[in-house]
Amino acid sequence: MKTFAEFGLEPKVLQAITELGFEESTPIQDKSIPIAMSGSDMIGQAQTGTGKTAAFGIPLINKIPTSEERIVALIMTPTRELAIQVADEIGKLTKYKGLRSLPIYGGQEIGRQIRALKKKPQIIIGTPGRLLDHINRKTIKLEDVQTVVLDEADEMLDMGFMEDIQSILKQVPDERQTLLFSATMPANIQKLAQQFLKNPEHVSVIPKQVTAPLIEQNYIEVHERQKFEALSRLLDMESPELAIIFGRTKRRVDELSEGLQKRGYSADGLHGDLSQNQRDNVMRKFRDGSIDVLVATDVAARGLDVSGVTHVINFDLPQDPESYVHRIGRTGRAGKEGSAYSFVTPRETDHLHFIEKVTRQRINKKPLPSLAEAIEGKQRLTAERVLEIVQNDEFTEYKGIAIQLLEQYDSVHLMAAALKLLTGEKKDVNVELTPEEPLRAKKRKPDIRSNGRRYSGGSFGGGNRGGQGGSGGGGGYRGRDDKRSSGGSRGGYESRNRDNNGGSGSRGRSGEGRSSNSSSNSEPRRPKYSSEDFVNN
Ligand SMILES: Nc1ncnc2c1ncn2[C@@H]1O[C@H](COP(=O)(O)OP(=O)(O)OP(=O)(O)O)[C@@H](O)[C@H]1O
Ligand SMILES: [Mg+2]
Repeated sequence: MKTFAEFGLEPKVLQAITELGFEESTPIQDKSIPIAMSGSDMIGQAQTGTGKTAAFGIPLINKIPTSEERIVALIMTPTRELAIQVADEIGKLTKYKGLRSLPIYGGQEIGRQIRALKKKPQIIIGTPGRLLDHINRKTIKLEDVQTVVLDEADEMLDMGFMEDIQSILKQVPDERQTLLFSATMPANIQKLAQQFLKNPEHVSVIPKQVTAPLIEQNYIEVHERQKFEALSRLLDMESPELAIIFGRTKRRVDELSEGLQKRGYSADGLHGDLSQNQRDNVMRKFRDGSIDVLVATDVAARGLDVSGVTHVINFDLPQDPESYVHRIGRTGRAGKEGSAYSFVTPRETDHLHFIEKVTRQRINKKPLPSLAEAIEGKQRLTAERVLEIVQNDEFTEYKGIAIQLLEQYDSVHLMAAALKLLTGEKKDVNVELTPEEPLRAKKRKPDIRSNGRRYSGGSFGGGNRGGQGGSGGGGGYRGRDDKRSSGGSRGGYESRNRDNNGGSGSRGRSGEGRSSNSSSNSEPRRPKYSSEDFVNN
């Protein structure tokens, strides 16, 4: 681990890094920054939450002269939320140097983007569909681009962006540096790398375990019908600071977030059928803490970095182990601890074991939280809130009445009554959800998926089979190391509605029927863009 001063960065870049509170570089940053600074092409792989954004962002910002007035750097991300987030981090890193960066993504009014482009940003962060749209309109020209970054490249290909990415990269001069970050290295990524990267250096922070080590992983066996109750109790028992709950389909997400709201939780939903405005709003509320439960489809599984996420709950098991790794990786980031809970219906236990096998990680069985535990959790939370007020001395105006009451009544009785009032009984509203089909362990060989991509140990790196917690080999902030490996044919559940970035904004949207959500198909294939999956971009 190095301090950032050792990389020979410009003082202004260093100053921004310090302001972000980064003291030491993470392993992926350690390896990537010097390579990226040398000008070589690079392929990078590392665990969730280990700072890959800064790993490419820092050298990128360091290299661009402030006087530059052309678009010289292009970063591509699979989802809109990620484009916004990466642009945000790039913005922070360039605070003192003062470069201009701009996110370009579907769903946002194109005129607004065109106006922003007139301010001559040097760095564009975009989703492929909308980027292509601008290229076709000639509102973005890539002829001066010197650096290209592909973030979450495997995900972009899984979303069907291969052709878009190819057409974009063909517009960029050959004399350029290309940095590719990908969780997995399936054949199509290798093909893309062969086609567009020049003698890339491969940087992989070797995994002891696929998942980030600071995430405590648990599962709870529940029947489909018990799931909502189990969720309420779990939330009460654990009182997460911020939680992300993953549901399998958009309908599921809608029903869940509504149900949670009815019960009095501060929750909202995120999926690809919402307008971009709604999506932005939900993300903003979640980031600033005005909601503390985000219910989402896999659109939120990749790359999203919200500090304070203490819990990830898989209300429905994810389709494949790779998705599991990304989902739970929304917590336990940047050296912090996190908890993951997965609900598993009895028929899904094989699927859970498959996930354990592929991720080489034991997932602990936990009992369904009892009502008593849930109540206790809520009471504890109230007590903590009360103590906080006491500690911060924020009660003076209540002192008079407190003294009066204490003269007449027993202090324990008073305190208990006040706590009861504060705890606020969660409304016992009945919430009915449309049942989802259980996932079944697929009829496949344990390590090779239908498309030939491997789940085998080789691609996941070293052993530590079943090891709990990991002793932290090689890792990032203590023991983060590399990650996951090849995914497989991604689940076809329509719930994977990460965005398509369909061109001019006229695609998508139609046929938003729910019917295909049910996916009774036991070997679901990832749909090649059934429009319902995506909002137009
Ligand atoms: N050197 C560092 N020291 C402390 N925090 C850091 C450092 N580098 C990055 N971070 C913070 O760690 C968090 C995770 O970073 P980032 O989102 O880049 O992870 P990632 O590796 O891209 O994860 P994912 O695989 O989920 O996309 C961010 O909040 C980031 O600001
Ligand atoms: Mg990332």
